[in-house]
Amino acid sequence: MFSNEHDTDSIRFQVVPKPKEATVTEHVKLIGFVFTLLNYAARGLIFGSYLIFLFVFLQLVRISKAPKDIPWVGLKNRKFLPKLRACLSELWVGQEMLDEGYEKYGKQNLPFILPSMLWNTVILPPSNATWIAQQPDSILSGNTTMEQMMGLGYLTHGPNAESCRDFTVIRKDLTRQIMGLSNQVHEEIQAAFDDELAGVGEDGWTNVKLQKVLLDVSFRAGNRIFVGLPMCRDKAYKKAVDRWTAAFGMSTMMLRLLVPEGLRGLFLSAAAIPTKFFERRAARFFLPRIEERLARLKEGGTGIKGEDNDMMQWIIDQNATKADPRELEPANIAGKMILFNIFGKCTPKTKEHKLTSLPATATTGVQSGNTMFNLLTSPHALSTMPQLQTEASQIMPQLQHDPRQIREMTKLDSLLRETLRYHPMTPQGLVRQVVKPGGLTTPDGVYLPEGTHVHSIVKNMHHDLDLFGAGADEFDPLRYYKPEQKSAVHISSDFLPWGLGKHACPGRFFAVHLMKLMLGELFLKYDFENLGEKPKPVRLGDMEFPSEEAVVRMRRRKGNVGA
Ligand code: HEM
Repeated sequence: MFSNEHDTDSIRFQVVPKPKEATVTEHVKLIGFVFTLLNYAARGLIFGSYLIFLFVFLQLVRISKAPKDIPWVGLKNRKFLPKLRACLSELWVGQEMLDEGYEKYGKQNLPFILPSMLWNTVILPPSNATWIAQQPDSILSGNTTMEQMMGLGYLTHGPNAESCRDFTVIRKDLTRQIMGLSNQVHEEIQAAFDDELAGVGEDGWTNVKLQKVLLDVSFRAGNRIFVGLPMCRDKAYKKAVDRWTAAFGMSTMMLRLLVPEGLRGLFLSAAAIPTKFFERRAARFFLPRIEERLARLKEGGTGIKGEDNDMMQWIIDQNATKADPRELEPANIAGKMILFNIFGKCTPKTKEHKLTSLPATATTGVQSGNTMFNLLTSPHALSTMPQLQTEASQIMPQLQHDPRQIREMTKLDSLLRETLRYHPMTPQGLVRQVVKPGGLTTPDGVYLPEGTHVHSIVKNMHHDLDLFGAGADEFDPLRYYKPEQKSAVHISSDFLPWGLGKHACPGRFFAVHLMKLMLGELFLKYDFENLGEKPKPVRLGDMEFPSEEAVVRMRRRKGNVGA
């Protein structure tokens, strides 16, 4: 016992004195540290509460300005702050609020307000589509909504938003030269599929993540015209564009969902920092080529010649016609090339759960995926697939000599048009804002105050049995395959996946050509196993996209189908 106490004392003697002082100091430090932390946490909490309060306040102010005599949907079972909560639920509710609105009001030719975090959205009935499309931008503007949604003038290139909205090269050059450039694009698609599907053999089924493949192939195919060889195959270039797309997408997504009207300028100024940074990183890949071509232009060489027949040259030639000398600054030309990667206006979640905007090349990739997944899950797949394969075997090998033969692929064209009808990229369209001072009255007598945003309903209208008869709500791949066939690019007030009027998608001719080449190659060279049910899609609000993880089983067709 004694010896034990002694031992204990000696141990205490050895270890206690210095640490005792150190412990006091440490305790003081620790307490100080905890206080600092608490201080920061309290400030953070106050700042966070202030932001939430400001957010709620600005949203309530915005909601209070919605037209009073137009009914809201999505308010069911919500007693406390129903409109605000309905707006917040836009994130997870999906298509249901649109369905409710269409059934209750749209079908009765009445407007309704769709809860949204972005703005007070008045959904006008289908009968108003032509009227919306006919209004000039000085009355019902598609330009302002594009600026609002895409943060033009902040997140994009210079010199100004108007310059970003100049799509002449898509309307004129790209569309006119589709057939002339078809062989290059076709070659790129073949090479890309060969790379992506190298593991798919003739003697058994192989699991393939088809949506991912289609996205990669469409990126390469589009960029064959945007930046040419070898850059369209450069993985570092793709990565740089993807990073910019992610930064731009994240900014526009937050703008869309979290930033109330009054804070837009502040938010966009901050969001422009990373977005511009990634824009410059992507631009580095082709800035020297732009500078070289501008130097040639200064020396008197203009116009499209030989290898210079690409998006870069079209932009240079178009900008050279403008009075503002800033239009010919290399960074602004590069910025436009990067921006043109992004048209499509949708925002899916990728498998990594990053939010990304959808580049122009990806809109075609996603819509091609929609087409394939709708076909492979359709009861018509068994009978339609062999017909599509036969058509591809007859026409695809002729395209190298005569790209115009692609027009003869009428079954594939019907499949594309049917997918656009049945599964449009966005269930609402014709996004416009009333800018006429004093507001505007629709042909049905509905008054829309200045500043109101109007949309048209697309998907529900396309599926309406009362408008289009029995079977309108089913996917029928050969629905349009008939003597008086309307092509996939044909727009009208009862077919709105491309929009309508002045702002209708100018890239649709290129997009459909690209999708025909891509899917034609697939039908020519591969067999597909039907899918029992559709793989779980990626959902964002009311939009649905095929998942990049979805697997289909493929086998290379035997014989000389596409040497
Ligand atoms: C399947 C693919 C695509 C779909 C479904 C699609 C759909 C749309 C839709 C619905 C609009 C809005 C029309 C309106 O408001 O009336 C639009 C606008 C636009 N699209 Fe596309 N698009 C696709 C591919 C492309 C491609 C490949 C390009 C470029 C090469 C492109 C360039 C544009 C541009 C520049 C606009 C804005 C036009 C304007 O406001 O004047 N799109 N697109």
